[in-house]
Amino acid sequence: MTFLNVSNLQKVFFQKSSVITALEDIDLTVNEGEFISIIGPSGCGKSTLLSIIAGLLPPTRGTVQINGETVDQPSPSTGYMLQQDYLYPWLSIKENVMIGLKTMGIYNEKNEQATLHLLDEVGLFDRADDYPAELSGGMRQRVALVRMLATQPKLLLLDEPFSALDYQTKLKMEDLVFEMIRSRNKSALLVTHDIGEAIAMSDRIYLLTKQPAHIQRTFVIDRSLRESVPFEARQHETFNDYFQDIWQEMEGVNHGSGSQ
Ligand SMILES: Nc1ncnc2c1ncn2[C@@H]1O[C@H](COP(=O)(O)OP(=O)(O)OP(=O)(O)O)[C@@H](O)[C@H]1O
Repeated sequence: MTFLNVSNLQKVFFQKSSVITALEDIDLTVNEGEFISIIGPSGCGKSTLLSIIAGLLPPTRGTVQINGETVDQPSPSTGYMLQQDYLYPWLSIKENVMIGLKTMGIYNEKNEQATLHLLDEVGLFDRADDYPAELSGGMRQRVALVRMLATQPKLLLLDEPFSALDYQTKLKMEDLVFEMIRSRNKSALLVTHDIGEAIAMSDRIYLLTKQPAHIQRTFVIDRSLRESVPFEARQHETFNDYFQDIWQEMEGVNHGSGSQ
């Protein structure tokens, strides 16, 4: 069942001396429980697309619907995770992960316990009273993950959440995020520059063109890669074929396999 439906989306930024058409004719869907990635050249409009889907930015034309409802403002059914963790430095880890519940007026004993359980799942329960500055970058992103999941959003928007991490931490975070999302049957939309990450984590990948961005090609990743965590998917026999196919498409050579 289609959970997110983006239709005929266009975004134009009108500036004093110029007009930038960032997105043009974007149509995409995310089904319930699907993990979708968006890749494309730097500056093509990936973050802009996510901001529109999050209801943070209005489209110039077209619609975004979540569960059939048009998105025109931030919705509790959408969670956001970014490259920077944006934790409040003056709040403890426990206070940081509870902030969404408090803002939404759903902070109660049950939700607090569920959130502490999430903190335990990511291995940070014993750091609940620490402050962000006392944690490593990877730990802080795990806190950001818990904060996002605490309010139980159905759609997770992930804007390069691993790109500031060292390579080993990034691979571990990919597995953790993937498992936590899959076990809860959430839908997710990941923006990444990392082709390998997109293949290892996704059911489908949308490749955007350079500006004005439209969808150049959609790659469907075989279900057999989804049966394992991203780290193992990277060692799957078809992984390199997907990588070559996407790479060549990005370089402008269309080999025509593995796409819709
Ligand atoms: N608020 C804004 N006002 C004017 N132009 C903007 C605004 N936000 C984004 N843009 C422009 O829209 C285009 C797309 O930007 P966006 O950040 O969405 O790209 P991106 O694909 O996420 O980039 P990157 O891969 O480098 O993170 C760029 O040309 C950018 O300068």
